[in-house]
Amino acid sequence: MNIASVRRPIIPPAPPRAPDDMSFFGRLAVIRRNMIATWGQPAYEEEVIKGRFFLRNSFILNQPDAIRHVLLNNYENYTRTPAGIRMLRPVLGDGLLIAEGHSWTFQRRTLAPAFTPRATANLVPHMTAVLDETIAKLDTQTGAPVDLREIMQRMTLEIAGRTMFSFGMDRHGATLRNFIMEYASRLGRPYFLDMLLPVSWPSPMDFARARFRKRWTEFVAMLIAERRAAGKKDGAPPRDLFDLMDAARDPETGKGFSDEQLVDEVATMILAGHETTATALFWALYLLALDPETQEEVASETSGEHLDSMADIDRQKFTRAVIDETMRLYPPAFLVARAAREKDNAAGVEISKGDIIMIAPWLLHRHEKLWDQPNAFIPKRFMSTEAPDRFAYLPFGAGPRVCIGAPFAQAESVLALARLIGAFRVELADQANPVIPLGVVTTQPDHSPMFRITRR
Ligand code: HEM
Repeated sequence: MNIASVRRPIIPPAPPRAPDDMSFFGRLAVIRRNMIATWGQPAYEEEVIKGRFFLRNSFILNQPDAIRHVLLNNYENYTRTPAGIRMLRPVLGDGLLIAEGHSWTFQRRTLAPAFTPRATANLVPHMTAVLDETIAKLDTQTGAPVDLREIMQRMTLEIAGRTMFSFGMDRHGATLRNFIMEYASRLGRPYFLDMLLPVSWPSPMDFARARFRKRWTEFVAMLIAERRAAGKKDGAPPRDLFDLMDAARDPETGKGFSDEQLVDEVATMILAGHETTATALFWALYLLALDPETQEEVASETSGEHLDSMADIDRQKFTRAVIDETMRLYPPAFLVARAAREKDNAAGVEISKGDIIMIAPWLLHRHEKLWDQPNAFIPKRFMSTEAPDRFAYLPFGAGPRVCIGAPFAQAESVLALARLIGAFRVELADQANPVIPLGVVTTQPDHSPMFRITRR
């Protein structure tokens, strides 16, 4: 794709490429800190990279046809990886993200109506209410250094809480974030035996994960009980995601979710949704602070707009392009991994049973054969009539297991960015210390930089 640009685009920071001679143990040490730093230059140039890791073959696929085969044409042959299941099951249980086979089909078709763009449009008032409050709070912090990453995390959690339960997270938000931090800092990271043992053999860390799971599910069940109680008291509660999920019935069998399943679905939606969206918004604000001209273009697009409905959000074409380009350069889900059930041929790539397939949006989105100026921040590339190949741009995955929350996340992030940049000019308080992305569960910044905001 060729992009005509009048000025030189910025090249935002990225980890250095791994040296060709990185040893097995060197890689193992780096994986826990930053998976992105284990990928060397060939991973940004080659279509397929075959390797061996923990007694299994692994493939990095950068070839859109092969990716289409794995994620779409023969998706049933590919499951979540044993390490992925081990790490996610304690927090997500058997919810939609982890489920496989009939259980997944039942959950996906039962939940689908609650996540359509139309259903999402009904949730926009919850989002705008949280944004009004966030902007009012930020108004008291203009001029002083602010940690916009933390503010984005709190804001997206608040939006997740209100859209899910119609109540604020003022009482439970801190506990919820403590659960997440506790899990992400230790139990959610891969250890040597996690990668080596089959899922049916507990690793030493699995015992601590099981204890965590008990406390976590009790907490989510308590949130659900509070929501049910509030629903009964009010008589007519406002429509929220919980309402939709509780009433959801499988269109084929008429079956709904059991109480235990509902706990897993609620946990999945809150966790899968809020940290990823906060990450996308953080990187968008960081990029706009590095690129004031682009920031002004976002501000001028939003000027005079009310921005409180889906139709208003849909009109923000440039802001949407900034979000799309942010998720190209810093895809919150930097890796989508699968294990092959049976042998297969993916557009010429011979795959054996048990092989690990890595489709890394981080690599794919910066691949030198797929993108013009792959490392530069050029939002307008997403406004060109020449759309990128569907299987070369995968911030939300693709195929039947594509992110169910994508319309929600897109609406929320475009709305939030437009409202925040419409209200404030955003700069970095410390220009000297570049923020380096770390691939650990999501594409996190290595530190939270301080920003300075001024009212427009
Ligand atoms: C910017 C924000 C988001 C990003 C980048 C993102 C990314 C992704 C990706 C890449 C996948 C596919 C994973 C795979 O194929 O292995 C996925 C799946 C999923 N996402 Fe998101 N997501 C975001 C927001 C959300 C939100 C807001 C929700 C819920 C409200 C959500 C819920 C889910 C669920 C339940 C799945 C599993 C779907 C299935 O397996 O059928 N995500 N997401």
